[in-house]
Amino acid sequence: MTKLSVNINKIATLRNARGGNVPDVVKVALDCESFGADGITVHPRPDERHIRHSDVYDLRPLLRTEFNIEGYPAPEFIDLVLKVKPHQVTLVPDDPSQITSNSGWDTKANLEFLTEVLDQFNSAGIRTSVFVAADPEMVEYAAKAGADRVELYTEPYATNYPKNPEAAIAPFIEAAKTARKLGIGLNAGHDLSLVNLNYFYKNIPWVDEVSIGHALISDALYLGLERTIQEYKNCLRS
Ligand SMILES: CC(=O)[C@@H](O)[C@H](O)COP(=O)(O)O
Ligand SMILES: NCC(=O)COP(=O)(O)O
Repeated sequence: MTKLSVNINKIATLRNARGGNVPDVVKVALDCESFGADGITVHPRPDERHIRHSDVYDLRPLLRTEFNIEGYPAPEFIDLVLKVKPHQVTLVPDDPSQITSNSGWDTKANLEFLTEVLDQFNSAGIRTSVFVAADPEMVEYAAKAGADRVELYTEPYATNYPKNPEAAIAPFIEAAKTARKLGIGLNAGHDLSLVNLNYFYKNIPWVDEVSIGHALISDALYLGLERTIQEYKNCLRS
């Protein structure tokens, strides 16, 4: 079964717009779980423009599903993750000024750094995932560094899907086959949506988890959160 992890960054963006606690990030996360989400993803950025470190501490004891924390492994991030001990940490190569994630790691060039960081999380019993482009070599070096999983950066798939679905998915199938051959797990995320998710799943049904935020929360404005989560779950069936 492919798990749906709901990324709640955008709920925190809305909350932060007014400085109060509406919407309540923890309540929304718990409601996502009740509505069928298999996990919750957050990406605390250094400027705390959406998810704050305090949100991460508040969420941890209350979540009943898998908690995935994404981010660049700066010392503060490593410290937060080691204290909170989520089910999974996903390493993303973002610099602090980025609007959103826009590339995967060069796992070959950063092999030593990633190996050291992953070792800390692996030793703490936290499942590790490394955000990579759909490139078999990047998947291979993530495995060499000690990652339990890779997360394929799906923005190029989402962009190219409307023009040519077969061409858009082709490199992702190759990268996903490499992960399977190496015996590591497979996640995917960024710009997945109700438009492109089912085709991704049908072509790569062994994907362990998709994490989805921007499109899902936007769809919820029209459909409501419960129905939206159910529709995304429906896309993860053949
Ligand atoms: C790694 C990834 O693709 C997502 O975490 C994405 O970066 C969402 O982050 P923002 O919500 O800050 O855009
Ligand atoms: N890892 C990807 C994620 O958590 C959500 O990305 P997006 O759906 O907000 O683009």
